[in-house]
Amino acid sequence: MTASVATNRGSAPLLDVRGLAVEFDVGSHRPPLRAVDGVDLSVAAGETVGLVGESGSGKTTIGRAVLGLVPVADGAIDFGGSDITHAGHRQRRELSADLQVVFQDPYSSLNPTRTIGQTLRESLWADKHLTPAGVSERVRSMLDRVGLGADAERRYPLQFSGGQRQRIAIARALMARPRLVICDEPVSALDLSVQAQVLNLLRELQAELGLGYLFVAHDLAVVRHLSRRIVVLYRGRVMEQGDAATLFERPAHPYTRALLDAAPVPDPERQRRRRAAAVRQGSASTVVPAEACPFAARCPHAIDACTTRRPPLEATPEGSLVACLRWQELRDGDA
Ligand SMILES: Nc1ncnc2c1ncn2[C@@H]1O[C@H](COP(=O)(O)OP(=O)(O)OP(=O)(O)O)[C@@H](O)[C@H]1O
Repeated sequence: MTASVATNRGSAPLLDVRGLAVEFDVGSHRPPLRAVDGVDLSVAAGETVGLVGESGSGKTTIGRAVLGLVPVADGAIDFGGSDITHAGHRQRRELSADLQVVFQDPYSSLNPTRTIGQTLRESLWADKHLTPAGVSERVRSMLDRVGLGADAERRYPLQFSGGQRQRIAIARALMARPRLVICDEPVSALDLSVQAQVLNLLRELQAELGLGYLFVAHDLAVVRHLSRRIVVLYRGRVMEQGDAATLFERPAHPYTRALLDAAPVPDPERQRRRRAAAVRQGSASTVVPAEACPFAARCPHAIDACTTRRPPLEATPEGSLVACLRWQELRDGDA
């Protein structure tokens, strides 16, 4: 059973990514690095899709491709029914109200020289219908909604903690009432107790506003907390994707199992070392042959075929999609 594409069930997707490939130049004497290689994924209105994988797996690059921040080498990206794969400046400006992002680092993502009020107002630049009073009302209600008082408007980013800054970044992303927010590790720079508050806020806002989230994270526990569906990436390719509960209870890919075995990693220092090691392991110097499983070199179950055949995404009886030549044997306990 080979699945052609991996999509959400039901309604037409808000974001539809097909066969996405992104390449980076890594020097004149080396082939380009294929950071994202043939990825299919979709996000429906009001849905959260989690994108997980260790450092260097291409999660951020997928988000950046959707936002038009890196060129697409191959494949297509549709948003709200329009092809935005190679959207120009004008189409991007029109999209900016509907498609927003919350970055990982609340310390660098806010301009330190602008008050919070100025930052929030700026994100409404494209809305020509709002009166000045309407803008002020939107700023006040958004600050209130993310749990900050009205006095926050006159203050500067430096006067806030990391968690508060991430609330401000969320408020900024939601000011123009987007339909999809790319959340790129939005809580990984925060203390554990603050992480839970910010995640709850994201969940409440989603329920109220019907937002779709493409939620990028290392931490599977964080993704599970929020996502209905999860896409597992390794070296730019989808290893497995499916409904969150199935993926956690019956992971079909050896890489997904390895990720689950490694989680959770509550110690931030250990997490940092692990990420650094993963970056080294997945560095641009090791090119994955197109006709191989990228995980073969690390997989305890790899056979010769794994180094010469690209595993297709196949549907499991539970409805997940898995790219492993041996998933069925492994599940049946034959390996
Ligand atoms: N601008 C760039 N130029 C060259 N290589 C890049 C560039 N951006 C990303 N890469 C490479 O592309 C691959 C995927 O990177 P990406 O940041 O998307 O991974 P990630 O899964 O988001 O990792 P992390 O969790 O550490 O952010 C990595 O090998 C990275 O080194």
